[in-house]
This record gives sequence, C-alpha cells and structure tokens, in this order.
Amino acid sequence: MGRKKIGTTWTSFVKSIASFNGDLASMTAPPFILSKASLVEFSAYWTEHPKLFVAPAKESDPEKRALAVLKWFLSTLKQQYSSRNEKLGSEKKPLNPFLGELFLGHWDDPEAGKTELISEQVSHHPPVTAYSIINEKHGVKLQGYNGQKASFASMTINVKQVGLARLHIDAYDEDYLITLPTLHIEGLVYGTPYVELEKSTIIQSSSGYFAKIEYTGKGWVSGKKNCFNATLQKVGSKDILYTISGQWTDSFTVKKGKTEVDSFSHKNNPTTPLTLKPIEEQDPLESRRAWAKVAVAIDKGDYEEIGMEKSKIENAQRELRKKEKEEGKTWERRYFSSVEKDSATGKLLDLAAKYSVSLGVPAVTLDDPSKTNGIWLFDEKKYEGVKSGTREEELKAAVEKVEAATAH
Ligand SMILES: CCC(=O)OC[C@H](C)CC[C@H]1O[C@H]2C[C@H]3[C@@H]4CC=C5C[C@@H](O)CC[C@]5(C)[C@H]4CC[C@]3(C)[C@H]2[C@@H]1C
Repeated sequence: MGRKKIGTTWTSFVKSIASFNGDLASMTAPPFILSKASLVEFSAYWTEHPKLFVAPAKESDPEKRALAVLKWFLSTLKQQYSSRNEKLGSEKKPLNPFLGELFLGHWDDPEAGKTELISEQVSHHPPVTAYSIINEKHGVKLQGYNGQKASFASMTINVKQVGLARLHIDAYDEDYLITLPTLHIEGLVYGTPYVELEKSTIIQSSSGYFAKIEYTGKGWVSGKKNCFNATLQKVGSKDILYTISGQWTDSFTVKKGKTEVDSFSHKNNPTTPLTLKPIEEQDPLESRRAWAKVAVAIDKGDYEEIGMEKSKIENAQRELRKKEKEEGKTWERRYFSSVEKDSATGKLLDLAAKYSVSLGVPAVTLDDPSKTNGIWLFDEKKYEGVKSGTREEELKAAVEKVEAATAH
C-alpha cells in the first residue's frame, strides 16, 4: 500500500483516536493495523518459557525461589509487549473478544512437562480477560485477570492495566502477587505503533520477599530501548539481595552485590510453541474457530468483508445480551466466577498489607473491582465439571444459544 494511502486513512484514524472515549476496543481501525489475534490469546504470553515458569518449584531456598519467580516474570515481557512488532512489523489492534470467548491450549516441554492454558473473556463491557495456567507436574499455577483503561494525549495512547496475576507454588504453599505494567503506545504518527512500558511493578510474595521492577524506557547512557532495573528484597529490610537490569526485549543480568551470578537472553532461549486443537475440533466458542472468517477477510485486507463478518458476531452478542436481560439471566462463565469484593479483595489486600515492605512503597493496590465487573477467580469446581463431563448439557446449551443467534 503506497505511502499516500496509509497517510490518508491513517491520519484520519489517528485524528479519530484523539476523540475516542477511552474504550480502545470500540475503535474501528484501518485493515493494515488489525491483527487476526483476539485479545483473549494474550494470556498465552505468560508462559512461552515453561522451564522458567516451573523453575521456582525446584528451589528449596525461599530467596532463590523468589529470584526464580522474578527471572520468569522478566522473561515474559518481550512476548507480552513486543512480539507483534517482531512478527508483524508493528503493534497491531487485536480483535475485541466476545463475552465467553475461549482460548485453550497447552505447552509441551521435555523438562517442564505439560503446562495447560485456559483463557476466557469474562467481560465485554469493559473488556476483561481471565486466565489460569497450570503445570501439574511441578505444582505451579498462574491465575489472574486484566482489563485496560486507555487515554490519549500528545499522539500517544496511555494504557493503565487493571487487575492482577497470582502465582502459586504448591510445594511451599506460597503466593506471589504480580501487578501489571502501565504502558503507552508510541509511533502512532508514523503508522508504526509500538509499546513502551513505564513506571514500576511489584511482585509481593507470601514468604516475605518483595521485588520491584522499574521500567526506564530508553537508557540515557546506552540509548537502548525497553530498559529496566529490578531489585529483590526481604520484607522489612533495606538490604538489596539481588539486582537485575538490562532490556526486557533482549537480555538482562542478575547481580549479587557487584558479582554477576546469572543472566538471560532471548536469543539463547527460544519460546516453546503453544499447542492448539485443529480448528475443526475446537469448541465453537474458541477464539480461532469463532473468528476464522474475520481472519480470512483481514488477510485479504477486504474492509467490507471484515466489517460484515465482525458485525455478524457482534450482532449475535447484542441479541444474546438483550435476551438475557429480558429473562433476568447473565452469561455463565465457563471457568471463572466473579466473587464479592470483600471476600477475594480482602484476602488479596490482607496478603499485600501483611507483606508490604516498610519502605513505604505500596505493595499491591487492587484496582476498584467495578472497573473489571468484579474480581475474577478461577473456579476449580467449574473446571472439574468441564473435565468430568458433568457440565456437558450446560455447555452444549450455551454453544447452541450463540450459534442460533449467529445463524440469522
Ligand atoms: C484503538 C486504537 C488503535 O487501534 O491503535 C492502534 C495501535 C495498534 C495501538 C492500540 C493497540 O495496541 C495494542 C497493545 C495491546 C496490549 C499489549 C499487551 C498486553 C499485555 C497482556 O498481558 C494484557 C493485554 C495488553 C495490555 C494489551 C491490551 C490491548 C493493547 C493496548 C492494544 C491496543 C488496542
């Protein structure tokens, strides 16, 4: 597509962003910036290095375990925030998942064994994705949910994430609360948007360790992009046990005092591919199957077809919500349940308060649950129900409702 073409559509598009209402998902963007991937797929970015994900379970020393969690978290950032640039040349606009959309898969790794991914769009207004990533062999689970609050200023889209992630290590009955980075999208003017992370995130463990990661963007000495500095401390002590620094898109080193004790580089650590069922075997609510026709239209860059196929799905959803409203029902989430603020928030905030470091840095503030339509927790009973087949009728009825609404 010639420069001119990108120029007109893109410029008018960027102007439209300037007046958007904060809900990124509701924007219609030019075909060349659309990605075929739905936002519900992004949960997979947490575990594309399964070895690092299960490594903490092998550390009996709690300090080394906390360091292994920090190293795993840092290894996820490149895939989370810059894998579209690598694969597609720039950040792209993901498809806006419909309520109940699923993304199910697993990673097979000779050492880590099988790691299962369950991702579900638990809210459409506002868009909220919940996920549960489980490695039974090593007893490591990551569960969380997130939404985004976006604003626009001086040609940049600022995105604050709401929600959080919790890592649980069965062998030590240990929890790690992970907050989600604030990001902004640069490069909009040139039509080549990319993510830069900013401010800081916290990893707060129930065993008293506390990591703080500061995203410093362009290193003022090195001029390199995507720089960060991280420290690991023990609650209540000012001693810095380890420092980790480098570029989250490339490599980083771990230091104890002045001595380098470990390092990680993406070049030497290729990601493990996610295994998905072939589209024809997928549940109709699974993302790749549900959006298959839109993906074809995006490949063709056929604006009309994209619009037509997307509105079939979106109209069906509107119809379902209308019917549910009339019947006084709500959509039954397949794997997650929203719990009252006091029970879940209380537990999470007690954990954070109990372990927050006396350094006066707030450990973890759980965003206002009304921003994410509640606190979404993985529901083991629902999961067992799916695995044992006792929910067969209920799930079939749900799929039939969606298919009936999409048919006409
Ligand atoms: C609507 C404006 C628009 O389409 O502008 C086009 C540009 C592609 C910029 C907007 C989109 O940029 C995408 C980047 C997405 C975030 C990337 C990574 C993550 C981490 C993951 O764990 C949770 C989701 C999150 C925060 C993505 C959220 C959606 C973002 C901001 C996309 C923007 C619509």
